[in-house]
Amino acid sequence: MVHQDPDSHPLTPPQTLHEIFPPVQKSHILNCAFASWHTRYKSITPKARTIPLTPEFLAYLREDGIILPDDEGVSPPAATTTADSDDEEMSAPSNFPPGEAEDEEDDEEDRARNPTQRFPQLHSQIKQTIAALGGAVTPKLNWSSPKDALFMSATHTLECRTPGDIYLLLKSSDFITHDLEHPFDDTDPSDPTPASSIQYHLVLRKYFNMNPALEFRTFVAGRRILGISQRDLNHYAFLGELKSEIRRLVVGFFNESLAGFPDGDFVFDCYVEPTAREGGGERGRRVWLVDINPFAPRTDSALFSWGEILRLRTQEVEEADEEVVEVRLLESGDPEAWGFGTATYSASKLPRELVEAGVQGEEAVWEFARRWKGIMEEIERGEGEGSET
Ligand SMILES: Nc1ncnc2c1ncn2[C@@H]1O[C@H](COP(=O)(O)OP(=O)(O)OP(=O)(O)O)[C@@H](O)[C@H]1O
Repeated sequence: MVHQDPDSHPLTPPQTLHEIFPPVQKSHILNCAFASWHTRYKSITPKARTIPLTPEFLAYLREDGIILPDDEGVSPPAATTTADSDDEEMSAPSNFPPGEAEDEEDDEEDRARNPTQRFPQLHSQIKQTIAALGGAVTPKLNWSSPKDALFMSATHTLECRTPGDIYLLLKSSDFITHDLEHPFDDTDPSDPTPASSIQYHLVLRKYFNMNPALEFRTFVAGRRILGISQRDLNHYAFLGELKSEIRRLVVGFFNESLAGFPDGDFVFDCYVEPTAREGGGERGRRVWLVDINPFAPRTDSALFSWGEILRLRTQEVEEADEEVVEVRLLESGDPEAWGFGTATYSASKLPRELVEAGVQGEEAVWEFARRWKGIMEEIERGEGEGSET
């Protein structure tokens, strides 16, 4: 390393991830909203419905406090859509049925007691959609699921069986608040698209037991896969043997189904079925699209760091060669001993380096987390790895 005289060569200030990231266009954020891509990729996505949200429901989500529906007190109006229109986006319900209450004071009280008085048709539509999807769903808004609110759920999962289950999770989640209040954070400021132009949807996905070991996050840039990462932060011994099969399946899935996504750079999550079955095609095991995320700093970089991904992005490759695509797995360790990896709340996971360093205990984890930002910045500047001896 060449040491410069600080007087004659002022030090370059450390660059943050946001400074080294290519500008994110608002159109990219919009393309990654579930309802934007779901129409195109319905056949490769587990069964889901998107319900356009009304201003009244969005106001309810934004309000402080959690008042849940008293279903006994709600008489849902007749359905406005066919509940089994599997692939159809549902039409937005109107705010109130004709003949709404005349006494404004009573009305106010009713609304305070039972928020669904403000969106009875939407409430009813949500109920019907849960039933149409088999009685158990997992919710999300345009980009995020309320994974940070699992502590509010009786089952500690994202499984919801009633509209009240859904409202409780959505209203308790900072990730949902982020979708509502900061959708265009870190995007190109010169792009004038206003956040107010966003149509919000409630996404209800038919709930099924996913094996978290088989969820993978894939980073794509310039329509080329840069890397594939295990998404859940637990060590699964059996994955090691499956590494090349995972690579083959995910690369094949991308080439066949996703290479035409409107943006060249994006991040997708997929689920590899545990066993081969009929309908899995030539590849045997079926691969499902779970989510498409922005190629942006706020997207979790899983077992990679964004610094690494950005470096891979600029590397020249002769031609797309699936053998060079790294599948990164958590190779060692005992999840029981770490005590923080969970199957359904991957946002609670910590950097791979921390896991491999065996940091345990809440205080030690937080201490490490406080120092993590600095470590990341070093790695991104290329100093962290280079300084290792
Ligand atoms: N249909 C489903 N049934 C059961 N669980 C599901 C289903 N779809 C997704 N999940 C679980 O919910 C998790 C979160 O889903 P999703 O990736 O859509 O949320 P997200 O908030 O966008 O996550 P991230 O912020 O990490 O991108 C998935 O990792 C998966 O474990």
